[in-house]
Amino acid sequence: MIRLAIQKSGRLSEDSLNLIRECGISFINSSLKLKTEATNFPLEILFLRDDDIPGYVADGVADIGIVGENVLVEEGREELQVQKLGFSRCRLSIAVPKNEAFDDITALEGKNIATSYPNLLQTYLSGEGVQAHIHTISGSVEIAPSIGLADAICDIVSSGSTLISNGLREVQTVFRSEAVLIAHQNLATAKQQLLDQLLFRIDAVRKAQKAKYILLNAPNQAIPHIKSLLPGMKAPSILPLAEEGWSSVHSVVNEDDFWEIIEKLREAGAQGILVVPIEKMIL
Ligand SMILES: Nc1ncnc2c1ncn2[C@@H]1O[C@H](COP(=O)(O)OP(=O)(O)OP(=O)(O)O)[C@@H](O)[C@H]1O
Ligand SMILES: O=P(O)(O)OC[C@H]1O[C@H](OP(=O)(O)OP(=O)(O)O)[C@H](O)[C@@H]1O
Ligand SMILES: [Mg+2]
Repeated sequence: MIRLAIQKSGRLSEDSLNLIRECGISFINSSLKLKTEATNFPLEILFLRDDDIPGYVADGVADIGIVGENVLVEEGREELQVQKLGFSRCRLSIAVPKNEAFDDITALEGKNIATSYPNLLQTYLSGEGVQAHIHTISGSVEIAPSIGLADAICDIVSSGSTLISNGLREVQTVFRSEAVLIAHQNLATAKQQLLDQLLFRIDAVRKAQKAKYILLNAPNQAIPHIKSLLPGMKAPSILPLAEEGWSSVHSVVNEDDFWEIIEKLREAGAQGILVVPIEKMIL
């Protein structure tokens, strides 16, 4: 049995649970129960405060965990990181009241900055040669300037709407983060094997998330050009259509290149283009 720690309730929770489910692992989840066992994989899930997860994994109380890189680095536990997971992307940024002048980072010299990430902020300021007073608070950081607690803040930003709602302006990014899978450093062989199985499934899920299955019809004379636009996993499949002189082309495209490729395919004569999500992808 391998023990996984995830955030009980917050920005990481839903996507962490979804990832486990997409790996084909089933479990009963009740918001009151802080521990559950998977029904079809030797996995136990612990629901914890995110700040506690790196420590539990380092001590071996949990074998593996999912946390934001920001928390991992803040706690000085980078060595536990195994795999980036691509969700809960955000940045740790410095913000000041929106009408405050700010030419460069030296404007913060001698100022009070409120944050929940004192270590990440201190590392950044030291690198810039700026000395400031760091005031550590555990939440609602964006309120600090308006109540006279600090001149600036350093907190998590995603859409930026919390900053705007609180009359603040982002002036400097300190750290970029996403969710990561972490693991205890000396896992027993049996647990390491379970982690490897899990990583294999996570890899298949993540590859599939970035890829789309594409089907289209095209006149046979357009096929060489269309083939050159569609790499596929090895090469595109080309099947004759029931209509003379036409073929059906099946392939896999990356989400990032998707719209650009679609445009080119249309120009090349493709018709009836269907795009289908892929559930798992094993190369
Ligand atoms: N707005 C956001 N968009 C995307 N990711 C975010 C956002 N805010 C935070 N995160 C990421 O999710 C993690 C958890 O954020 P959350 O706000 O739920 O933490 P928390 O309030 O400290 O939770 P806990 O109660 O577990 O201590 C952060 O450490 C960060 O990596
Ligand atoms: O740029 P935005 O999209 O507005 O997101 C940023 C906000 O999200 C996080 O807080 P969250 O909402 O998770 O609440 P919390 O303070 O209780 O952790 C973070 O601490 C910011 O306050
Ligand atoms: Mg927390």
